[in-house]
Amino acid sequence: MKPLVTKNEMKRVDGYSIETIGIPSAVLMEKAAMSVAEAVRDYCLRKEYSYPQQKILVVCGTGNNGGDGVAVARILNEWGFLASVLLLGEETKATEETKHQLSIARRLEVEIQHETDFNEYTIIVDAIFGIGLSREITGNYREVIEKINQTKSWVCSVDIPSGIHADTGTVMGVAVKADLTVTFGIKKIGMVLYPGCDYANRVIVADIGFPKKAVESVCPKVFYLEPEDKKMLPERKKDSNKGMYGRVLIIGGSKDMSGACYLSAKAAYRTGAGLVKIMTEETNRIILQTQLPEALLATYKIEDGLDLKETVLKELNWATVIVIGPGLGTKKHAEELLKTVLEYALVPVIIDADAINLLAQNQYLKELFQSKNRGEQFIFTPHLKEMSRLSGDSIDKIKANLVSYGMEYAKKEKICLVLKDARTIISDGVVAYINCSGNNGMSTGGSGDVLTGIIAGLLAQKATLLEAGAFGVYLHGLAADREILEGNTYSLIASDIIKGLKKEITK
Ligand SMILES: NC(=O)C1=CN([C@@H]2O[C@H](COP(=O)(O)OP(=O)(O)OC[C@H]3O[C@@H](n4cnc5c(N)ncnc54)[C@H](OP(=O)(O)O)[C@@H]3O)[C@@H](O)[C@H]2O)[C@@H](O)CC1
Ligand SMILES: [K+]
Repeated sequence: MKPLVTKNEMKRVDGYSIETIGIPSAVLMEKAAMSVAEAVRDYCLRKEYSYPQQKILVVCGTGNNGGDGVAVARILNEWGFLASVLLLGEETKATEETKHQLSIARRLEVEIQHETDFNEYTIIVDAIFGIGLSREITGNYREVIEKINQTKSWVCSVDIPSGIHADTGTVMGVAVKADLTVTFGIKKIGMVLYPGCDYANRVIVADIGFPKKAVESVCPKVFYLEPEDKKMLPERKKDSNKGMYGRVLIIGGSKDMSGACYLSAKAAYRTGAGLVKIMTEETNRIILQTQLPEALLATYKIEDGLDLKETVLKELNWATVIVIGPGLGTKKHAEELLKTVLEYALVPVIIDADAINLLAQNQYLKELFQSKNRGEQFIFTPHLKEMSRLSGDSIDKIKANLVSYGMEYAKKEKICLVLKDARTIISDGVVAYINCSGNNGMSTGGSGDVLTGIIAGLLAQKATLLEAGAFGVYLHGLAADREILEGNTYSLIASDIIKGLKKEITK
């Protein structure tokens, strides 16, 4: 698990390292520049370029990002490359560190230009703006970034692609499209969210010597998971029985909609749940028994009227985890089922799909939920449209600041929120995870039902709500990545993701 920071948090890490610990700013800058120069050299070595023939342009602003860039040009020259600086903005307004770098570079006769023909360079290093970007980019800066993007050069961004908002990943008017981004110390939130992560492309996190204490001093609240976090998988004892791995009840599936609860149930089993029972309409019995004989069934007939309460209560008492929503529909009986769950469930509950829509539509269900929820019991799994229905906010507003929106909503409603998007946000209102696994093949029917089943399977094995949400989403993405053949994301279907689980669930 690794932290992600906002630009203010990163500035505080910088400040703490320099002022409290006493590491000179110039030392950090030198190490930062060295890590970028090494990345450029590695690229040249991979391409088998001979040094003097390659012209490298380092485009620098007047902030410290530009200072890093000037040092990169100087180091590359020392290594035998032909690297020159294109300096943008007024030198008199440059930071002290950048002025210092410019004077060193001049003494070593590094070429410093104020305009150039961008097509002359095989490699461009982008050191225009880093975390100090504070507004939309206009004028000459904008023209230069557009020209960089029009070249065929290989582009390496210093710290973050110039123009990407470090907190939200949005493009501030225009942004550099990098082939590689070398970022310092910690990834910034904006470079893992879309569109920022597309602009950053491949990312190297360079250790430039920020002490652990400096990072801890800002108490990061946003994280991402990595393959080593597979250790979050719940323990499975050698001496075990199915009773130890929980009982998942999935309430879902209406007439002609048995697929959703089938996928959830199968995914819960494949994640390790002990027993899975599907509560659904009688018309789904044959198909579910044929497709997934491992699942237990509790069926009802709609014509039984709305008097399902006793049946539901019996099943609620049996379950250690409840899922409500996959393929449920939003008819009157579905409303009754959700009402009973909200009123009587005492174990973790995942509110998914149509159950979210029902909550969004019915003020009395919302109020019932709020009156019953004491925290630590509910996971909501909306995609952006469902989130918008639920909260009444526009998708644009939600997307504008996905992480803080998700955190605030989770905090306000005292839930664990799994806000599904290309970068899913998982939050309990205190911390948030941004999921970085998965691929665009997952935008396919049933993918969300599989995720719900995985999260339920983890809850059944006693993961906390936040662990089940964050790790479940991560595992879901890894499983989907496993099933992509030679980059073909078109053909991925939801049941492939379940297949991928079998391969990814390894310690
Ligand atoms: N010692 C350290 O701290 C270390 C820092 N490091 C490096 O420093 C970077 C942060 O440096 P930074 O804080 O100086 O900000 P930076 O990103 O260079 O830009 C600020 C300049 O841009 C300007 N500006 C902003 N927006 C603009 C716009 N839209 N259009 C036009 N101008 C705009 C802004 O002008 P102003 O807003 O003041 O008018 C100001 O002049 C960080 O990313 C890392 O690379 C590393 O070396 C490690 C050690
Ligand atoms: K940059």
